[in-house]
Amino acid sequence: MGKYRQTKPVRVHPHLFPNFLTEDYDLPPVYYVDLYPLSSPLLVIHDPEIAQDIAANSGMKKHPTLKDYIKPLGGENNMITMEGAAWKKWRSIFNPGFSSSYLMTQVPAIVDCVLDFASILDEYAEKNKLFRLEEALTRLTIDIIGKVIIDHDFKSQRSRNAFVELIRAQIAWLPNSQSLNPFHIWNPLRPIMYWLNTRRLDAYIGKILDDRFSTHSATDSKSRKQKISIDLALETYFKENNHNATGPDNLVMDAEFRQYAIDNFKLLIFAGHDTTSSTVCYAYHLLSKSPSALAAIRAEHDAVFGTNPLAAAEILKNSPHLINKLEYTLAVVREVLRLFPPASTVRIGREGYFVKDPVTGKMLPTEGFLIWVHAIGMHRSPRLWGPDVHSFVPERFLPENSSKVPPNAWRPFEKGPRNCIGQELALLEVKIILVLTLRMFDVRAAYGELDKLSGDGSLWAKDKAGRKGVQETWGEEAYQVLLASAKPREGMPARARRREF
Ligand code: HEM
Repeated sequence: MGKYRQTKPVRVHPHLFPNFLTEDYDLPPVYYVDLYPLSSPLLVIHDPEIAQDIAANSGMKKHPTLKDYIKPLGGENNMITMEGAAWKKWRSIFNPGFSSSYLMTQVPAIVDCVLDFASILDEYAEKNKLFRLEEALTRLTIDIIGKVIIDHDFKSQRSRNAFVELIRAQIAWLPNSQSLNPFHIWNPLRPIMYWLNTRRLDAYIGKILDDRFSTHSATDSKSRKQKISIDLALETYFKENNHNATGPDNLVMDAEFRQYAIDNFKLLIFAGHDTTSSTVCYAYHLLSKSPSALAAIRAEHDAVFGTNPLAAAEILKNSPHLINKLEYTLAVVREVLRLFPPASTVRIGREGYFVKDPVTGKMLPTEGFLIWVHAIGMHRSPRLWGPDVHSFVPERFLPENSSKVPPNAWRPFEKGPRNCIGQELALLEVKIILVLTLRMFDVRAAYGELDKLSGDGSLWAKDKAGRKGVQETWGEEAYQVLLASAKPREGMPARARRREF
């Protein structure tokens, strides 16, 4: 580890360390790492078939470190860290709210949010303003998730919203890429800030839930066709309490159900924006560095939506299914997620579950280990993807090349029963954002101008130590850092320029 303090960026995301170790020491596709006292002993999984068995069949629970990490954002009872019957119940409540058919009904609302974002980009282009792309996209993706799951307009793109400021503040307190420094981890203010922010976040979501509850109980829920998550939760509550929704309206929501619902909505809002915004940052960035891919994706948008980019929003609202025709765009997003997956899964090994080392054939015990199904290790393995593994090649994911994609090696959303509930929504959002902006603007990272943003008041501006020393991984200056999920360093300073069309 000491060696990497010198040769890698000091704030690089810890999920890149197994990649560095594998490259430097030619390690096998499964190996143990003892990081005492920093973490539990690890078993790193870089073998897609073993990864698949763990995710789909092993019944391994999420590791407790994940619970501690997510709690400030999703409370005690959230879908990412819940287990057993409670997880099953909440997953099945929300599943219909993430189905393709429901998501298609949400395209017009998503388009409206993206049009706001495009108008902001336009202002930035007009003023030639340097800005942090991650901040702008976070506000966009929070606005979208608010509409899609709780029918709430955070309006955070153009004004300050209390909830969004609180969630950003809470994220800033999480252990992050600085946390190898013990003074950072043991900051005595952290638990106090977690507690305070949690109370405020709960109050904000609790009010939305209570308002919906009071109007919902007076309406016949069966007549509601839309499967919006907040109504799905309330309908479950009414059913559990034998309330027929047209009967007496003196029902008071049980405190335990209310807290579970609040925790899950907080979690969905967090998980529903944080990873998606980073993905869009990297999509702009990688496309800006690949003129052929950028030309190909723009040509596809012209072919599907016509050559006037200003007309695309209306066309999309009227014919949302056109989004499914964007084969190349989908390939771009999948390649972006291969190179820059924002998350992965950590499980707790269990008695009686062994992993067969594919090299030696030895059976390796898992009990007592943190099992890291390490997505980025598989995504950037030359053994699996070939010598151009670190290059941006969207064509890998075109249907005609599907037989060359190594099975189970692409897992940004994880797989099996605990896979990402929001993956279709994420892909839909990213595609809509690209369709409505790529032909209007050139957006590029501007790391060379980073110093000009040092006083911008964002949560990125505070950590000056991260700007010293080596500033790239695999030749990429927009390397990932840990801030809740994996995000582009410094929130990706960027500039937008209007295009002629
Ligand atoms: C590019 C965007 C996204 C990526 C890369 C991503 C990735 C992931 C990954 C890797 C997991 C598994 C986590 C684990 O095993 O601990 C996960 C789970 C989850 N994600 Fe996403 N996610 C994305 C977008 C979304 C969106 C838009 C939502 C919508 C609210 C969402 C909600 C969730 C939830 C609720 C879970 C837990 C599912 C369960 O355990 O049943 N994610 N995601």
